Amino acid sequence: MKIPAIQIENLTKRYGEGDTAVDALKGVDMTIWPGEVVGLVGPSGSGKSTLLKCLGAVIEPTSGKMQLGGQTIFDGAWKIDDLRTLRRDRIGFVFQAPYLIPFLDVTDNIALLPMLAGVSNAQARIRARELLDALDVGHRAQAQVSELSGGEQQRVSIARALANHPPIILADEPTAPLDSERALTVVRILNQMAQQYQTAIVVVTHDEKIIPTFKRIYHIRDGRTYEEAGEGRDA
Ligand SMILES: Nc1ncnc2c1ncn2[C@@H]1O[C@H](COP(=O)(O)OP(=O)(O)OP(=O)(O)O)[C@@H](O)[C@H]1O
Repeated sequence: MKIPAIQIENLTKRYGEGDTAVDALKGVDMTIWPGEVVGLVGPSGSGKSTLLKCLGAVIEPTSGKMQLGGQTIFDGAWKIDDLRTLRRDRIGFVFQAPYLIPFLDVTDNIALLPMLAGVSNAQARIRARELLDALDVGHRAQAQVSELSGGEQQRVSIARALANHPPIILADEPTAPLDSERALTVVRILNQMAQQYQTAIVVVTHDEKIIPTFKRIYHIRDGRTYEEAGEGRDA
């Protein structure tokens, strides 16, 4: 039986208490399968960042259930003691800005995470080089971050997100600073990586250029999600 990479049931998140409480998530359901790239789209203040932060175990939901790869990680309370290790080994993050470390070269920016997870330095660098090749930036492996273009930096940040082969990648507006062509390239890469590594990727976006590329879209409005089949056009 196939196991969803992400399964969320009736998830809620309330910030604050009493009169000033904000119900940012009001009962979200979501199922995402390995190898899928799913869009999460909604207006400002609809709850996108809150949902992504709950999924990434960055903030604690108020109620509901979350499973990653069949393992319950939240069910009214965290079911896992070590959330840092969970984030490091099982969830990759891609942000709007690449946030690469300027004093490490491109290879070490990627190798750092597997090293922290206990992989030997040599193996971690081999893995980094493989990912850079897969993302078509192998020729920049020894470059300094400041020497890369914006599109190249974003590819390196995707390689970093994949470095521990996480089953899940959470991408928050990953194409916002890029022009159309580079934005579509990033989406094509995310789709290839999802297929190749059977990673489930959630992409929060406002970007009209990339929304038509998703096969499945969750719309979020006022803390509730609605699923829609996307157009799934080739990027
Ligand atoms: N730390 C917080 N404390 C209190 N309220 C918060 C907090 N973070 C978010 N909110 C509120 O929760 C609701 C959802 O916010 P969230 O940031 O998840 O929306 P969003 O869809 O990501 O918005 P944007 O596209 O503008 O980033 C909003 O009403 C917001 O004001």
